[in-house]
Amino acid sequence: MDVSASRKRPTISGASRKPLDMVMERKKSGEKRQTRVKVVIRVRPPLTQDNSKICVGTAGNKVEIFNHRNIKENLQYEFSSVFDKSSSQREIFEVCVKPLLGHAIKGENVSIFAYGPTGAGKTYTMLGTEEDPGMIPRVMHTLFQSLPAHCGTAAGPALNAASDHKVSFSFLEIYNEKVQDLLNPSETDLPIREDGNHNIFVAGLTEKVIRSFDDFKHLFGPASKNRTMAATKLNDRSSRSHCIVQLKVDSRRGNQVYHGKIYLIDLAGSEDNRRTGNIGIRLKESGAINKSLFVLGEVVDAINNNLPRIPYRNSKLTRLLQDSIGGSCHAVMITNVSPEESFYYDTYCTLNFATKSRKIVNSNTASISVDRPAEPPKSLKRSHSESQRVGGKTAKHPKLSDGHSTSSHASPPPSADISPLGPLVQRQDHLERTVKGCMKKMEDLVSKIHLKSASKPRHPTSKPDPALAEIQRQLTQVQRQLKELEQHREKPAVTEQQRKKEQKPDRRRSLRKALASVPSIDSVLKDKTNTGSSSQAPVKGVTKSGVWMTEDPSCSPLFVPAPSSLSFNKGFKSTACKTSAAPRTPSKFKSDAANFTSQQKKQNEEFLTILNTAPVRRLQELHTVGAKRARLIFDWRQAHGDFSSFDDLGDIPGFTQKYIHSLLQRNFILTDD
Ligand SMILES: Nc1ncnc2c1ncn2[C@@H]1O[C@H](COP(=O)(O)OP(=O)(O)OP(=O)(O)O)[C@@H](O)[C@H]1O
Repeated sequence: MDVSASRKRPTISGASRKPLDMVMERKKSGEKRQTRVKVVIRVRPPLTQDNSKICVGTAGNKVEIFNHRNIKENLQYEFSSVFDKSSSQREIFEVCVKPLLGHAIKGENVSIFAYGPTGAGKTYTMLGTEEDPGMIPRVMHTLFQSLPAHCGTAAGPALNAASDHKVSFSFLEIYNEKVQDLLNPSETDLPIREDGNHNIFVAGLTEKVIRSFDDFKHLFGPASKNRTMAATKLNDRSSRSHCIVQLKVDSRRGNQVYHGKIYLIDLAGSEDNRRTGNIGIRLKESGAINKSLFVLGEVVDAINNNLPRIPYRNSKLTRLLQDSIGGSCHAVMITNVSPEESFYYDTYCTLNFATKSRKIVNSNTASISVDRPAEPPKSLKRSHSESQRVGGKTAKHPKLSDGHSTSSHASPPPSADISPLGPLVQRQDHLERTVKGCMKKMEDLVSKIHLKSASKPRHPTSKPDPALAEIQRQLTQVQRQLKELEQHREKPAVTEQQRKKEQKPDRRRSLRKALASVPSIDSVLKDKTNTGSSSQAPVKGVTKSGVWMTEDPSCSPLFVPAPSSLSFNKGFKSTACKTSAAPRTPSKFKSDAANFTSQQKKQNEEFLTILNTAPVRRLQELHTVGAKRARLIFDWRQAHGDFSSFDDLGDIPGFTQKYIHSLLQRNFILTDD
């Protein structure tokens, strides 16, 4: 994606515009630009008239406080900008905040956050008062003023500005390490997730599309009442939570839509509970606030020291701010300090923290969707069409023309670089690999049987085993079909796209047919068992649990379990076949093997149901899954909806084809579709 497009003046014309509900592919722009987190200081006016108690001085972009270790000396700090007690909200907005808003319209992330100890003026800075509004209302106002200008008024009257931008508003707080939806207070513990593109999002968070400043006011006022505020000894209206406004700004230019995000964050203040007088619930809140701010400090230290692991996950706050601190974002931190001597130690710590935060470098990329005129193939329904559902958890590509009253839920930004036929080709390749894998196993088993029977003295009149001959014949046939398919792939086609579109499903069908025509190795082995071969030494194979340890042929990876085990729990860990102590009786085995294909199909469907419905603790009982992978499966499901096939497992970060193969095999899944 050429990001230079995002820097040009918009060139939309009514004629060049595509229908807004076209399928779009979203990509991160290839170009990364590095910017430092901008750190500015704001010293609030003293709340008392006693000037002898003031300990903070400002001059230009420098702040001074006395050195508590040697009070004859002053400590001096330098920042991008320093705003003293006389500075206005407007000034701060114009200098620090307004210049960043254009980045959001170009599809980049922007974060504006107020940091500082309790009572230093963070909420005042972000929210302000009716007479002197803070950063949040000013951002909203400017955004709605500037959007039409940014998106091509030059294109003339044909341009419908309302449908060329979409601003979605969300409002949340992190209270006692829980994410609460302030637009929907019944949601009190929403999960924070990361998509395949490393974008952080809150799953299930309410998003409201707003079209004007008035829309914002109508939502923000009542929702603010849901914030957790309380009086402490240091602040009559102290924020007991970190409060975050999230704006998603989608702007269309030609066939591209730029997806920017703005975070406006009013952090809770660090608290010294010897001075706040907090007890009981206030003390608990304070513990959570201080902990998350402590982790924020650790994150900043880890970034500054180039540590391999940044502890973003150690608190909800840092997890959510991952983009803003060391991620992909234009960030400004307005550091609020109190001038009074009684706040000296808080001010000293805050200035030190602000100093080290200045070193953080973020790299910025734009998130851009491109219209793709072609209809998606049916099999891509999940990755494209369904992903456009609005109001569902998978609303990946919101329509820009949504009405402002529409409420939808936050969704992860889609993964990058979806080539229209890519998933189909991948599935095809995966299917072929699976077929080849199965064939290889069958060949190995057949050759082992051969070896065993060759080592046995043969009766002079005995005939070659017909079952073995049959399986060999089928194997040769499947091999031939595979070869044909491969040759077919190499042939030049009418057009590459047509070939993929038209022929892939057929190839899939013929592969499936080829697979279905191969008798199960178990049925062959079973036949051998029934024809007296049971007396022969059984074949060594992989057990149901995947352990190569038993002499029981019923423990082959292709073994079909008894109907009784086809319950919901069947896919979960079991030690049934880990030892050869309980081999299946030949008669039971035989009845199972008679309807191998439908059983296997049913089994596969059940396994898919498990993946789509089981909670984390159940998922981790699956063979080879464990707690971490169970969480990944669960998270993916939450973010993207149900798995339509086992191929979808490949979309989970860290799930390699090799691992998926082993997961399916160890859970008795023969094929993947
Ligand atoms: N620049 C300012 N001009 C005038 N009054 C201010 C300014 N900054 C802060 N104040 C006042 O100082 C008091 C504390 O401010 P505020 O509630 O914004 O602090 P805070 O940092 O958000 O505290 P907490 O972390 O406890 O929520 C309020 O009464 C507020 O009106």
